[in-house]
Amino acid sequence: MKGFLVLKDGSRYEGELFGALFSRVGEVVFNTSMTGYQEVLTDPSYFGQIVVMTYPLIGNYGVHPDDEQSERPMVRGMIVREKVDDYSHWRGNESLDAYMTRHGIIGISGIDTRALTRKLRSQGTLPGIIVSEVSDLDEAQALLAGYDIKGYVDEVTTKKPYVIKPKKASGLRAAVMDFGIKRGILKSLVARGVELHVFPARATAEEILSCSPDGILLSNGPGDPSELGEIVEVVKSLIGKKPIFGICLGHQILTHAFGGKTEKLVYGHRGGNHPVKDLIHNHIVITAQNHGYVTVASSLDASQIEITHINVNDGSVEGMRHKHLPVFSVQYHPEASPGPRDSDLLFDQFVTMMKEAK
Ligand SMILES: NC(=O)CC[C@H](N)C(=O)O
Repeated sequence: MKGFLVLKDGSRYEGELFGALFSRVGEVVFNTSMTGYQEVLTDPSYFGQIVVMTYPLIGNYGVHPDDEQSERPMVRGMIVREKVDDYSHWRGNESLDAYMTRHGIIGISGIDTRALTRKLRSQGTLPGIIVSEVSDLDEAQALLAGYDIKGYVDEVTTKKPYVIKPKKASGLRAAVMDFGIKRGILKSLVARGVELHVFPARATAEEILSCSPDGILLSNGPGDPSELGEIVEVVKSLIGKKPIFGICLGHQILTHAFGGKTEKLVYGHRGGNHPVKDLIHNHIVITAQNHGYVTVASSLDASQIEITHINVNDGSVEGMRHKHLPVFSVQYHPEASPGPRDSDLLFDQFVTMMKEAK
């Protein structure tokens, strides 16, 4: 069935619809990963966004429940050059199209994703909507004009606290503040024998400390970190009490808790091939990324906070640590899911920090 991607700037792209016919406005962002479309679909940090995959063939290996990063797809739509129905992989048990249909997610194929990505790179990310009828275009434009992104963390965080016990326990326990956590992060810690006590994003410091954690993990998540004032206050009160490791939104919340600022990038970093310089070990790691906001380097108090990682492409902040306390964070995704595992060691670093503090 014919359909259209309509962007807020009035441009439209014609293609073929797939998935479910459920049109919703979202921020159109692009991801440069060659594989991992199912992890991207289900990553809660993409909540409220429509993702363009720049790799031209999507769906080749089908989908599999083990690749999900949360219990359902979180994106509002997917834009591809060529959708593959005839998938082939020993793990694949459903086509991408059937999976998206089952979960109520709209997709559009046959789009010139190179032209679209070049537009987003030069103009910045834009709200967009995928619709089926030409007659819907005026209505689409009205929806796009009124689009606003707010309150996404509350939509994706766990409603109740829960505990994950590892098969081989190391005796360590971490509290996790869930702002929209990816399963890959939970799995990386559980694989190291860490018992996890996962808390809703709005948990109080007392609630978090009541599980007697050896460390606190601040998760990834969707939306603008500067909207999360109350959560920042909770994190501020936890600094110095336990070792803390922040990932992506967790790193941005920590930035605010340190008195720093974040700002929006023009088109963000999303993909599995972003080079980052580790300034402590003086080497480059290839990283998985998914973020639209970034720490403003000059906003950090250099007497307290050290920048540990920078992005090789644009020089932006990719990691930091406290100079005197066991607190560190990265803007990228050490758990990959999808992407390279170069930074897996950061989980070992967190484990060592918790052992030392115990
Ligand atoms: N993956 C994340 O945690 C994303 C953080 C934040 N929502 C951003 O886009 O920058």
